[in-house]
Amino acid sequence: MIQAKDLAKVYGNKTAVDGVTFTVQPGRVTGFLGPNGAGKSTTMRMIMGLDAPTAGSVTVNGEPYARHRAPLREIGALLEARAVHPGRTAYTHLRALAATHGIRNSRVSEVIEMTGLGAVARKKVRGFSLGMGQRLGIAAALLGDPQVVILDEPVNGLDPEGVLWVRNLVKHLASEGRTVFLSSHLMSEMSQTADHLIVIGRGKIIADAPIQEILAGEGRVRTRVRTDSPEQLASLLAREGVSIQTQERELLEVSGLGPREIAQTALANGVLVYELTPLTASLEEAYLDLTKDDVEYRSDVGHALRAGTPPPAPPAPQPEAQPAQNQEATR
Ligand SMILES: Nc1ncnc2c1ncn2[C@@H]1O[C@H](COP(=O)(O)OP(=O)(O)OP(=O)(O)O)[C@@H](O)[C@H]1O
Repeated sequence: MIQAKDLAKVYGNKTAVDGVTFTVQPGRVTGFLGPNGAGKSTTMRMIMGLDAPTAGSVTVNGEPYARHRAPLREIGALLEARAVHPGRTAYTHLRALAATHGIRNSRVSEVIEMTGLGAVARKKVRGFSLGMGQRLGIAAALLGDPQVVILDEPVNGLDPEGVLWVRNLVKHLASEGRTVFLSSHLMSEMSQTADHLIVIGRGKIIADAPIQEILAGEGRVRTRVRTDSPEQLASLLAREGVSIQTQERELLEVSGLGPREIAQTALANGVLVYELTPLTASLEEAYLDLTKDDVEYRSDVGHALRAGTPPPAPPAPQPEAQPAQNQEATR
């Protein structure tokens, strides 16, 4: 378990983490989301004792990282995949790490096999692709068979097979009762992997809830309605917090009201309704909505996507390049 209490980090006049309190529970995958510069890496570094908090505290299994006598056995982390001596092989790197904790050689071979590095284990790390470096970082994180695993952007640079492997691996680790805390900017991936989400923006916690609760959050409830009296029903439903779009003749999309409330209004006013379908927001939609006021580095395209208008040409690079697919997949 990871417990942060009023945890803060200030660099000069920049507050990177602004007094956050949260618990990462064992037995589930907890996703850590937030815009660029929100404070995710700083929080993870403080968990790992790599940065000292300016205020507050954070513990791993009840103790600050530095107090653990064999920290690799308590918590394994992938923070900066490239933090490996380039002249070492994957095997010698893992061997050296293992030696610091008296971890047996056979465990090194085990994690090499688990992470699919068998064919390149004796090659120098300087020749590794980004994906191979990620796999080596994950192997190092698992070396001590720790109860707590932290992975910062673990699927970065991995091919689809690697992404699937990470997804299955972290779910498996959680199913064994371990605490799994991972960050990613890939919403579609996070929505398939995490059970619980902690969302941070400008150093503060914006949301800390099960993923289903975040998807169904207030104002994100949407319902598709088919009726032979769309104008009449739209005017009956109109109120603050409700927005109604006419998609085609006799078809409305209502945001802010669920099927039951719409059915009650229709029934009370004798309006015929012949379809009521709850629509689930994609994690990307929910995330953009949650963080809309907390994006530090905003591009015009991101703003346009949030506003529901087409992006201007030429488009700037986006961290997540598949919004249309995500929406398809979750409706
Ligand atoms: N060593 C440092 N010195 C000064 N400022 C820092 C330092 N490390 C981080 N920051 C600042 O603190 C804020 C939080 O950074 P952090 O890297 O934790 O964000 P992040 O959520 O991990 O972002 P990203 O998604 O881009 O990786 C940023 O504004 C960053 O510029």
